[in-house]
Amino acid sequence: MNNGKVRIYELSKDLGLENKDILTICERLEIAAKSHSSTITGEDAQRIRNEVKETSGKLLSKPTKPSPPRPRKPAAKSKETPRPKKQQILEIRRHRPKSATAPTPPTAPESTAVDTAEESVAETTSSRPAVPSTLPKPKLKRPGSSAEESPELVGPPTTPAPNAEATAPAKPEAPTAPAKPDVELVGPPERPTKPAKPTRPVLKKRDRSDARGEDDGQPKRIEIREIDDEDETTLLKPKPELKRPRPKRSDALKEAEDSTDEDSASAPDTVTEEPILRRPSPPRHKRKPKEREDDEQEQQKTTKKTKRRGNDLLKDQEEEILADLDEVTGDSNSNGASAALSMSLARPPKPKSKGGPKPVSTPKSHKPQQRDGNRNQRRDRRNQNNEPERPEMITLRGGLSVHELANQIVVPETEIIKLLFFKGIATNINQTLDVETAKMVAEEFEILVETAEQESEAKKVTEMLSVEDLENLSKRPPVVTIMGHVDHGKTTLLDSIRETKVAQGEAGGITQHIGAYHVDVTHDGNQQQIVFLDTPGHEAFTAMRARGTRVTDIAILVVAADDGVRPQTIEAISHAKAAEVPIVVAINKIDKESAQPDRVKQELMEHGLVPEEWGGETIMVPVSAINGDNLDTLLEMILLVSEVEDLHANPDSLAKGTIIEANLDKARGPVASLLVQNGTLRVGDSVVAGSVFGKVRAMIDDRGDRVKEATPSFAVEVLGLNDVPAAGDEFEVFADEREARSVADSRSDEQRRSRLQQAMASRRVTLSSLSAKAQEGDLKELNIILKADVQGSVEAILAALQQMPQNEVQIRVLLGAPGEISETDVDLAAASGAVLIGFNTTLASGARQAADRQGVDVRDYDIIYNLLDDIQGAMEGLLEPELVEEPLGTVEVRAVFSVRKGTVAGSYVTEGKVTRNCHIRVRRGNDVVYQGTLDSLKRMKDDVKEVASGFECGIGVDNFNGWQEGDRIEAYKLVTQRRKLSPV
Ligand SMILES: Nc1nc2c(ncn2[C@@H]2O[C@H](COP(=O)(O)OP(=O)(O)OP(=O)(O)O)[C@@H](O)[C@H]2O)c(=O)[nH]1
Repeated sequence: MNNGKVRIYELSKDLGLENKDILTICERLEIAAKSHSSTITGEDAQRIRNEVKETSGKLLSKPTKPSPPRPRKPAAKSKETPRPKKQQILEIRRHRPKSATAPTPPTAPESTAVDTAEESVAETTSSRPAVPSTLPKPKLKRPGSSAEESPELVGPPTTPAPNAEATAPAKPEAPTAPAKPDVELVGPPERPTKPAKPTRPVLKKRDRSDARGEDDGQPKRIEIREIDDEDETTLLKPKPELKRPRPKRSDALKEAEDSTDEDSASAPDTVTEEPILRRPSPPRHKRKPKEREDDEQEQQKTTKKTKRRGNDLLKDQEEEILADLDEVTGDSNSNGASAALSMSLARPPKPKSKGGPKPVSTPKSHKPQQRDGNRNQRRDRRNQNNEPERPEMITLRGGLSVHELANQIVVPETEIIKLLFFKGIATNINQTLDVETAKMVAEEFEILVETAEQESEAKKVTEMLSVEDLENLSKRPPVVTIMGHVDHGKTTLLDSIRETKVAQGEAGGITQHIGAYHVDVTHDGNQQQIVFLDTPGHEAFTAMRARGTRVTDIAILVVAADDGVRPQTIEAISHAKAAEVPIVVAINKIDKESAQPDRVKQELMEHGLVPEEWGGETIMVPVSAINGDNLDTLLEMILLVSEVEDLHANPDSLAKGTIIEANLDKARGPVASLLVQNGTLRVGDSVVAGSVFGKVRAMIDDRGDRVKEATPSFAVEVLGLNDVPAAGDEFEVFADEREARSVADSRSDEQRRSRLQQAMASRRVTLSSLSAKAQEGDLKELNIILKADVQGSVEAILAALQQMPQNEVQIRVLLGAPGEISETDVDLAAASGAVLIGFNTTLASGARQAADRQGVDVRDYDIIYNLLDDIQGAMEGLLEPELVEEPLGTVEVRAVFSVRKGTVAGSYVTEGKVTRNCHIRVRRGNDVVYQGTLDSLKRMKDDVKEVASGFECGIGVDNFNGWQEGDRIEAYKLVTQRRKLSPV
């Protein structure tokens, strides 16, 4: 005190109250005081004293009616060093287990706030052996709907557990608490009759507004006590008179947090001004394994009682909101208290009957790192709970139901149904989605999707050797795939190696199908062989490239030294990595002046390929495919790598391998390129390729020579198959022809069945999406029948077509197959209104005449770009043309004349011209005052069709007479214009 003046903090100390409480009283008594260090007069101090006395007197007589100032509890003072606190804990009832070593402490630190309840328990645990070590699992109990109900909620309804106010022996003056306690720690009564189960303190919220940190003038009462399982069960049972309100979002969120908090044994550590129930932060290091185990069990029990998925969602939402809040406030250190508060702000509660919730102010003091910590803990907890995490990538092996997809991608079914609905696809939970739709859904949730097809293509799945082969293994040549970005020189490189000119003969300069070639190389004085698969580099050929990787032993990655790493280079790297195939890099075009081989190496390093000379493991050879520079070194390196790979096969067994390419040749029938991967293929062998049976009639090697046999690693063209097998299928030779036939038959039946299933699955979804679009009236279709020289081209074109925007015009490929265009194809096209597209193929006799007769559009292409351009053009042709404005001229209104019918604008054409019946827009300043057609146009008194710039005219409009001098008229006409396809 100073000259009769008193500082607030002195007075609060004197009265055993908090500064905040004194300041509240000051406010009520209209005494000017801003903070704890403010001074007031002795007179005012006395008024405050009186007020405190009066209020406590009232409270003593009416304990349920709160009054702002709240004296400290002396009992607690003596036990613990009081922390600065904003909430007081009324009671802690801690149920002590029977263990003799764990006597329950009679009181809890009074000065611990709700937020810190858990921490205080933890602290107590460590400092006092009284609290069982397995105990601390404070649980937020749902609040009653009003403060008046709360006392009933406190006591466990069915057990003889002591009532907070009446029976708790160690409860420090809870019933007589004179002031309005925000939170009470109820002292744990001795409950010797209970088994010494680990129990958990339950943090009970009395009022939902409390939980949200709202200050509605009512006392905030939150009690902590321990319950055992029985208590918990009983407490969770809904009581008729204490109807538990259905939790609103913020409550539900807290419940979610509480119920799923494995580590909620630890207490929060911050006291806030508002009674915010923040998720406790666990001091993990303090916890013993036993504790964790118990907690986990407890957790599992509790989790069952809550809707886990809902909780997770709520948690996620909370995190999002918190993140948003951080961004808005720029406060990255906001603590859990503010987090809880943010949630309540983000989702304000419905107003209560009495006045409703008041706005909550954000607490000013934040504990740094708390928020992040909480978030991490939350994530940890979720991990520990073994709750399914949303995967980053899934593999789809066929159509699946909405329910199955939901499980796979860990997204609620309703979300998926909603998403599909907004995309015009009406589904239900049991509806089967085809792979494409399921993929689209998963990708909407940012989950990568790999189809089983892609997976098997990329992976080197072929295990061609059997146990019997192991005794008879001999070395086989390496099969090498050349990969890389378009135009980086793959074909030229191979061409150069083979010393033939393959590149020159290619239409459009692009390799269009897989070829297999072998070269002889002299290495270490021995003649050795390398088999090259030439795979195309255009992105439309991704599927073929993937297939190339599947059978390959070594990948040659061609990178142009003047262009560097490009998208398809990266794609090739990933395919090679997926197949676990060693990569040898050929840095091509080093003869060019702009070549920067070191830059290429640098770029490749970013994709995990570190050159040997820089300490890595990837062999990189600078070459010039055109000049043939360094090609020998490249070949030697390939042989070197193949030695390390130790490639062997048994040439004495029946042949096995992969179909590299297949097509239907007009003269020769089905022709397939087969890569023999084990055994020896001979003329006359009974072979099954996929579901196709054949007896090898003839074999031609890559040099066009007829051969009688093909040994491991060699590719041959085989004649004699009954049908065209699919590229990528494996083939196998059978000793018994009948067995071979029956295997082929059963595979073909199986394929037919699965095709049908797939068609049914996709049809369902496609139909619903189509009908939804059709209802909107904006769906157009372009039917296509595609015939190409080889299966690879068909796949490539189909893949490219799929990339085209189809939100307005849908492409329907009615048939896509290798072979020539037959009359049947023409008939099908005529019947379905389809366009017949041929790629590198011919028309069978009679097909052209049939097409002319039936008016079928047959297009023939040998360059994929032209084909795609034309299809895009055809799709755009199906779009409704759009109307666009074409300006005619501008006119200025210089005088307004009244005529019998209304008014006429005496005008002057300043630019262009104006015509009768043209469209006009009348502008006054920046406003458009009229838009419509021009009805009468006169020069002098004569009607005219148009008036050119520099002439005066009279303009009349039937339904507009509000002309004003100075109005500007823009004259234009509407013309139709062909629309472009808009990107998806
Ligand atoms: N200067 C120079 N030009 C090269 C070299 N290698 C290839 N080229 C040129 O690069 C262009 C593309 O070569 P291709 O062999 O067709 O490339 P590609 O990677 O097979 O192309 P796609 O088959 O379309 O994927 C051609 O004009 C070649 O002449 C080289 O070493 N030096």
